[in-house]
Amino acid sequence: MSAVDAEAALRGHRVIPVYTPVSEDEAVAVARALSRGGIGAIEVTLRTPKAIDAIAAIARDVPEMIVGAGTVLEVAQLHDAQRAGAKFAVSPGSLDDLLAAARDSGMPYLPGVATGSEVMKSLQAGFRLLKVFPAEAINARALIAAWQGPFPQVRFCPTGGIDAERARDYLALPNVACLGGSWLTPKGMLERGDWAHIEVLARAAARL
Ligand SMILES: O=C[C@H](O)COP(=O)(O)O
Ligand SMILES: CC(=O)C(=O)O
Repeated sequence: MSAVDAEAALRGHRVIPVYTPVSEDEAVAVARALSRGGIGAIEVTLRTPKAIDAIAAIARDVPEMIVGAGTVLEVAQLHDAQRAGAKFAVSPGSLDDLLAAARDSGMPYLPGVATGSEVMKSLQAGFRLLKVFPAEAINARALIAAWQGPFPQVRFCPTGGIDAERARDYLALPNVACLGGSWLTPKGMLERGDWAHIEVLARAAARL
């Protein structure tokens, strides 16, 4: 079985907010605010006990939002996220068993890469859209530009340390399909329930 084309699943969604949820209610409010601002896909990281419930709540209550699971470290998490309604999944690295499970699950999946060997491994497993993490820490703009030579068939989705300003430079690279970042869901705004401001950030990001 070949891997599902994650680029097709996320086509048109150039900026994907990376969000770590504390509750289902917050997750739904965030997804609605982002959607009002013109953002159509969100990565919910599996870093809190509420994350799977938050994915299910967004899938149920904000059906216009393509919800995905991030920080998928184990096969069981991939399956839990899929059962909860996640439409794509993302990992910060590449593991053989996750590559195989993602292929078998039929879920669009972005393995994480930071080296040429990881790109080769993911490519060999059938994956063409790859997360590059942690982008700013590894000078990913230069790395992704250089990877165009040996890996012209691969598209990248950098994440890690990217803000609105840096996003422009990444999106200008022809082999960057999308990018991720938490700058659209700042902690202070989440704590204050400042959905209006999150909508403003989303509107600016949707224009990038
Ligand atoms: O761990 C990183 C998050 O996935 C997103 O990165 P960021 O907070 O640097 O945008
Ligand atoms: C870095 C990222 O996107 C993840 O935790 O999956």
